[in-house]
Amino acid sequence: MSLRRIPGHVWAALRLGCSAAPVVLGLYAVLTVVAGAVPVAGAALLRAVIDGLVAGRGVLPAAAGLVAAGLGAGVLPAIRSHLHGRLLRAVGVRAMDRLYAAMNRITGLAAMENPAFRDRLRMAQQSGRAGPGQLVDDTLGAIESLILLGGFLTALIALNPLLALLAVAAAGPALLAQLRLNRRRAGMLWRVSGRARREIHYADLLTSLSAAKELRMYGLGELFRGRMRHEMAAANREQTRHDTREVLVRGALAVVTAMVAGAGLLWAITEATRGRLSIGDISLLAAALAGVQAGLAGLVDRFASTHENALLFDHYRKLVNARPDLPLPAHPAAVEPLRGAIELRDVWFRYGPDHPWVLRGVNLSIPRGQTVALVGLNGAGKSTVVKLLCRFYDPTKGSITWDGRDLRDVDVAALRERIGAVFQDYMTYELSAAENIGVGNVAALTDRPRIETAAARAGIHDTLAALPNGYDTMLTNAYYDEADRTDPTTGILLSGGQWQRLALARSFLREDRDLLVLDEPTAGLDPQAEYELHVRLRRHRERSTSVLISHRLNTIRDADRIVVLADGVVVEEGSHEDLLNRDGGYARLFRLQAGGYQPVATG
Ligand SMILES: Nc1ncnc2c1ncn2[C@@H]1O[C@H](COP(=O)(O)OP(=O)(O)OP(=O)(O)O)[C@@H](O)[C@H]1O
Repeated sequence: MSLRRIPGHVWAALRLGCSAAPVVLGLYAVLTVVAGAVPVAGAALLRAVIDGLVAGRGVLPAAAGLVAAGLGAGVLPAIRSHLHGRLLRAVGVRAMDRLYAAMNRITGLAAMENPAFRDRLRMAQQSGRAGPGQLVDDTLGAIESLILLGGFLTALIALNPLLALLAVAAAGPALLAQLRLNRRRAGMLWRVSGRARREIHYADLLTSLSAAKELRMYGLGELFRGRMRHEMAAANREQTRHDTREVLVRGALAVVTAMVAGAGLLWAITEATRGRLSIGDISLLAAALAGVQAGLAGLVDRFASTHENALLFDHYRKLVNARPDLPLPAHPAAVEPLRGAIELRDVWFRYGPDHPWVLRGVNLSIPRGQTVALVGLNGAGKSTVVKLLCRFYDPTKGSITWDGRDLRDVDVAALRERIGAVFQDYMTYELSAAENIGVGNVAALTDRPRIETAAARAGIHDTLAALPNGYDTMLTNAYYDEADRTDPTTGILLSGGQWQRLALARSFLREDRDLLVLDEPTAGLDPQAEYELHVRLRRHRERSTSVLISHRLNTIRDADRIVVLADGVVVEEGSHEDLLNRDGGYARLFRLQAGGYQPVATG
């Protein structure tokens, strides 16, 4: 990031501070200015008191001022620290809210799957919480240092201009060195971000409930612990290298500063012995020298901190200001209820320029009111077709249309409003049973009768009603209120099949939608439940348009059209009977599966 971007970042952080906590920011700014002026006033008053005492003049007003300055110096830090905390927290909340609002604008999946994006996101999460508040603090801190510096520099110039010049000149190399260190530090943080991501992944695996079974079964704990340690150690080595360089540079700079201060003091003592400086002057000179150096060091530190925070804030702002990942039409068309068909025309797709083609010219029509079943071996691209239908990605070539309108031209949220879906990797939310179903249609989140009807249709109502708190039971054992800590009924885990029924119930809240997508909706169910559910789904499908994916071919045999995908193209298409008569790949797969249910021949 170039230095020229820093003012923009600082300005953005200040605007964030103004919108998050204007009063606190205002108070903090005023106290910061006062805090910069107090030491200067204190030093000037001290000289007045000392010189007044030596000359036998009255020193009461100056002494009273000195006491007031001391009081200010004592009380101000505590008040400022309180305001600082409040500012940081308020800005953090606002900044994170904006970050997640920006995440919600990312409507596709490609960005989320991109490791560089995920690294940036993690750094934005880290820097977004405290970074903007820190930038505001740095800016105000720099103003404080400027006031301090301005006051003491004026005094120092009056006493010894050469010394003032020397003190200021010594700050130049410090600033340059600090800038270099910051750049290196930001580079180092970016370099280790991949390691940090992997470390967190291994740490998650070692502690997550979902991974616990396999980890124990396959004895993977030590393997992942070793890998986590390796990533941490490698990141630490980078960090230590950087810290060592920082210590050396800062040490060298401290020596230069001390030499300037020593020279100043020597000069002052010499001048005093010759009677050319008063005792008050010496006290002011010592304070001014220390003040100028502290002011300059403060400025360098604040600038360094601003630079560092701006470098991290850069990730945050890039994400917050990122354009939506899926191109948005200037005037998105409304998505009308489906009247004709959804069509895939010569759709080519790959997950990235370096990835192999998954679809290589797929042509497919999904007419209104029909059920189209997608069949194919693992990796044939069935789920990919479904993801394209929901516009999680755009086709690399070709088009998908909804009643003739390209999906790229419609409002993506409106499109998804018209689709109900159960995905292969459905979610298990750490929410109550009712909410786990209700999230299928946010408008029905609190509509208990609808939720219970959907649950009954998915065959899970009795199970949920019998839970300790019925539909209000939390479906996790890791999520509880402090008050529930001792309540053994808090948090329940469901079985895999029960979760799948819940996911189905979730989709049933969207039954009125135009397109129902079911990607392996019954893979985890027992045979009886699977049979019952398919009968229900069949009844439902008679009224709607559906795309169904299932490896259990008996569950899709009554689909209006079965489409077989292989090598990224449609290789067979027709009704179950058509395809059996054709005696191709589908017929072979079907017979293979059906054979598994035949009695084994004996003798
Ligand atoms: N997010 C992704 N990024 C990169 N490649 C992917 C991604 N998702 C799927 N693929 C690849 O695309 C190909 C098709 O995957 P897809 O999930 O569509 O297959 P499928 O037919 O649904 O398989 P299955 O029957 O195993 O569910 C696979 O080779 C897979 O590796």
